[in-house]
Amino acid sequence: MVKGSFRKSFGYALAGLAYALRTQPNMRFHLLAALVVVVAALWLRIEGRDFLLVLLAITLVMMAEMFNTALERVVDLCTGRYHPLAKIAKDVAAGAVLLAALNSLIVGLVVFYPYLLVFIRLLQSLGGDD
Ligand SMILES: Nc1ncnc2c1ncn2[C@@H]1O[C@H](COP(=O)(O)OP(=O)(O)OP(=O)(O)O)[C@@H](O)[C@H]1O
Repeated sequence: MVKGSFRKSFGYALAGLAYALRTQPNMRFHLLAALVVVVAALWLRIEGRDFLLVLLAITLVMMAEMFNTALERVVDLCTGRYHPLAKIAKDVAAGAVLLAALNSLIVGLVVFYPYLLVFIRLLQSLGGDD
């Protein structure tokens, strides 16, 4: 009984994730970017704590995007018309996504900065060989 309801809840959660990925281009972009970053992090063998920070930043962005989508749907359910409160609710939710995205950008720059520096120096040394 408990097992069955857990399975159902898990199914609903997966359906929500699938809906967000199917209908939100931003969510697909976040997923693609996350895959690229995780592969780069594994390839560069970044430190465990840095890897956790990267995973946390990715999760925050995706969660914010999903809450934003959920809120948009609820607002649309409540009012099909223009309403200043609907605008505030949607704009605030969009602002949360922006904050999470900025955080992930900062985390990415801090964690990958040493590798970016090596890469830039490598490009410079290749460019200066003429
Ligand atoms: N009912 C409404 N009343 C007032 N302003 C709204 C309303 N619906 C949307 N807006 C304004 O339009 C912006 C975009 O809303 P919209 O729901 O189209 O979001 P979206 O990011 O394009 O999402 P999606 O494409 O997933 O529906 C909101 O941030 C808000 O400023």
